[in-house]
Amino acid sequence: MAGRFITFEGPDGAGKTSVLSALIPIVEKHVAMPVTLTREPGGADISEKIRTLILDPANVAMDPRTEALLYAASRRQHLIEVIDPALAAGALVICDRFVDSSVAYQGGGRQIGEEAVLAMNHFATGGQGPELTVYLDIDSAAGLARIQAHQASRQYDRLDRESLAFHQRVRAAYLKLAKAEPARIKTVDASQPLEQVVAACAKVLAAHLGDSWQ
Ligand SMILES: Nc1ncnc2c1ncn2[C@@H]1O[C@H](COP(=O)(O)OP(=O)(O)OP(=O)(O)O)[C@@H](O)[C@H]1O
Ligand SMILES: Cc1cn([C@H]2C[C@H](O)[C@@H](COP(=O)(O)O)O2)c(=O)[nH]c1=O
Repeated sequence: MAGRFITFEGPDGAGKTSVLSALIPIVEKHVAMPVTLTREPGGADISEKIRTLILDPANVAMDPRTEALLYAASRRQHLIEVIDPALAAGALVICDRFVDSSVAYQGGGRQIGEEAVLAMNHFATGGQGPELTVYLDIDSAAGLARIQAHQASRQYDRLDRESLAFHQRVRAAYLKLAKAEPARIKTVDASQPLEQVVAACAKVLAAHLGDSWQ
């Protein structure tokens, strides 16, 4: 049985974690198939260990290409161990970040180049990717202000600590991707109150899933 593969993307502070925790129960009410929520980097034991290594604020010496390779390695393991088996079992897989994050953060933010990052990730995924991506868009300064305001109650990782200019390049790369692939990437304004963002995301999923959303 073939499953469905949908991803959520956005700059830091866009609210993916908050949105997905409110959205998943709604999705579960409307779709008949099992729903698997997972995330990158992480989602599988080895991938979570790579996540810890990448995001550790002590690892300031990490080279941009080392970082890109580690994200891709984490992704490969996650795909083989979690995403592919769930899709084969007929699940709706909702993944918090996938290749678009590498294109935006390592390609744009770290300035490795979007094409180079895509090629490297093609090796990791064999070209496999989501049928739909919900991109939560927020102004970089507003996203950073959100995460800085809640530093005490959440992990404040090595990527969160990057400069405003870095986060602006990340957002610019996301907007470029969304413009290049309008059929796959649907943009939602993440600066709205949380309930409105969740409702807008549910509407995007319902429109995409058609008869599978009852
Ligand atoms: N629509 C919203 N309006 C105001 N604050 C929000 C909204 N969505 C999320 N927040 C707040 O912003 C902060 C970051 O949210 P959240 O952790 O969900 O973002 P994120 O983009 O998933 O970040 P990360 O992926 O790093 O966890 C949290 O403190 C959350 O309460
Ligand atoms: C998958 C992926 C993620 N990142 C960055 C984006 C965030 O700053 C962190 C962790 O993600 P979370 O949403 O805060 O859990 O990692 C990246 O730079 N490249 C990637 O491929």
